[in-house]
Amino acid sequence: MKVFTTPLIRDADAYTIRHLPISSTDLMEKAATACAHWICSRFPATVPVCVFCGTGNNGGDGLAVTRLLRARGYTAQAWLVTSADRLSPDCAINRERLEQAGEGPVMIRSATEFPLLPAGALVVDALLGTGLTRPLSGLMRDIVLRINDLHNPVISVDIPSGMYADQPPAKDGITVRATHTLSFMFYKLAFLLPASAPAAGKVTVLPIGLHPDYIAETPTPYQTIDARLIRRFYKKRAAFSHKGTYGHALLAAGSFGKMGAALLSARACLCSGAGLLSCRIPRCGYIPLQTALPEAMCLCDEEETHLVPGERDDTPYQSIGIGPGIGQHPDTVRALEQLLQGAGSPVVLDADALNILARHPELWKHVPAGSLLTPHPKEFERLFGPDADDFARLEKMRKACAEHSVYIILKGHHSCTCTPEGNFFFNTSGNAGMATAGSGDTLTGILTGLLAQRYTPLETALLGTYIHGRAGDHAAAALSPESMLASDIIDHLGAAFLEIAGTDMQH
Ligand SMILES: NC(=O)C1=CN([C@@H]2O[C@H](COP(=O)(O)OP(=O)(O)OC[C@H]3O[C@@H](n4cnc5c(N)ncnc54)[C@H](OP(=O)(O)O)[C@@H]3O)[C@@H](O)[C@H]2O)[C@@H](O)CC1
Ligand SMILES: [K+]
Repeated sequence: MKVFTTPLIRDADAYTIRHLPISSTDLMEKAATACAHWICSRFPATVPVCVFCGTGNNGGDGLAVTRLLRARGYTAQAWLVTSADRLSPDCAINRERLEQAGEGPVMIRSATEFPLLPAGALVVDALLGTGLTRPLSGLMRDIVLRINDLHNPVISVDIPSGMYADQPPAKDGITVRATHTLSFMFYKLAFLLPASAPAAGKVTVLPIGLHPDYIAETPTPYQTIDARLIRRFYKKRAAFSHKGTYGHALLAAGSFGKMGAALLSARACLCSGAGLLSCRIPRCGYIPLQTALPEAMCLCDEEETHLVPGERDDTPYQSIGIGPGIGQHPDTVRALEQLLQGAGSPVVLDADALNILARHPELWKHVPAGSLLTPHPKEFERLFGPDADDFARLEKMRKACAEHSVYIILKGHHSCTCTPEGNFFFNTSGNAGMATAGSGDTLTGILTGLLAQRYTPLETALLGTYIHGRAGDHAAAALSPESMLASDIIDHLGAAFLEIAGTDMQH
């Protein structure tokens, strides 16, 4: 799903009004109807609804939602927060409609007029939307602080009031902390970035009928990854195929005390469909790996505890994953260099392979074009330095991917893949239970397994992050986010693949 910046959302709105055609008031009615419908489907009419409105179109949405909920039998009350009486035209129309339907909004002109809410009320935040031009101050700030002091569920319309959609939060800036945000038509960038996303709570994208031609034809560097995108390139296994069809993967992983990382990535690689897997490991890992994963082949290094440069290996691997648990021994640095020099095609680099790269930037010249790097934020910082904010980090990712012709998957709640062309894909599957030891090793294995099956590096990044997240979601549903382990993510990869393949695959 495309993610547009606020100026483009405004363009989409204007294009829709012109070409559908539809009046701006009717478009607001559609947006408000979608919100009211969502509320009705989750909260019974016995729940009182308190709607806090501003004077722009976000406030207009709130006034319309109040009227629509009342028409469906809810006790809904609107408050209009303003120190002046200047309303946007559609906000004014909706104030009038609410008055005509019975009772208009109650004015709040000072923080002392903040009402005592009925017990168990649902709060709707329609103070400010994408028209935010400056950090909150004065009355608006006071009201938002009052809302944040409540213990009631808070639904933000379009975006939490005070949150910038396309720029970092202001220093000392405050926003409504929503339990749920109903975002019109698209995710906003802020919902996908760690500094702002938590305040949006759970985000639901509500279609409001913006013109499909505009959406299809307008380019944007930002997209979310969802099942529809994945199904465009997911390849079902052919009936007359053999293990060679699905590629031979090589994983260089593990060191004394960290053989678990090698084992997790190796199992994840095979469970993602690679035809054959060879594991390049230090000698100490031979028995555990062969015992726990008999399906994998082992290439043991001369050294007992860590990877060292070895004999030339001319096997034509379809993919090479390097990094989980390898440590940073000077011999291992040379082993990494040798592996990179010998790799004729894109590789997957993770964990200590990235840390070595950060300390030995001279190795960059050996990283094959199209390779996939999977840093978490700390590893990213070691590689490219610290950033002032999430947006500065996106820009740094864009530059690094272009300079080195690689794909970077920055791991996080919404793992973000950046391409050499400067496009960003945010993953939307997964959950907080995946913040657990070995989860990253699992992703490396999945990516190496997909690359072996001749998915392109971009397809590998998109399918890999998505399926990793979905497997994590299945694991969390079965075991709870607290109890699930990285090996449970691997155990649920099957359910995730079946989901993508669709029902006809399950027979
Ligand atoms: N996408 C779509 O297609 C659709 C979008 N719709 C809705 O429209 C919303 C965008 O509406 P909008 O442009 O009127 O902006 P909105 O945020 O309501 O208010 C702007 C007002 O706030 C003021 N203001 C700004 N900063 C401030 C501050 N810090 N503290 C105090 N005031 C501040 C600013 O005043 P000024 O800067 O001039 O002083 C201006 O008066 C969007 O989020 C969605 O809900 C739907 O209705 C239909 C379809
Ligand atoms: K809002």
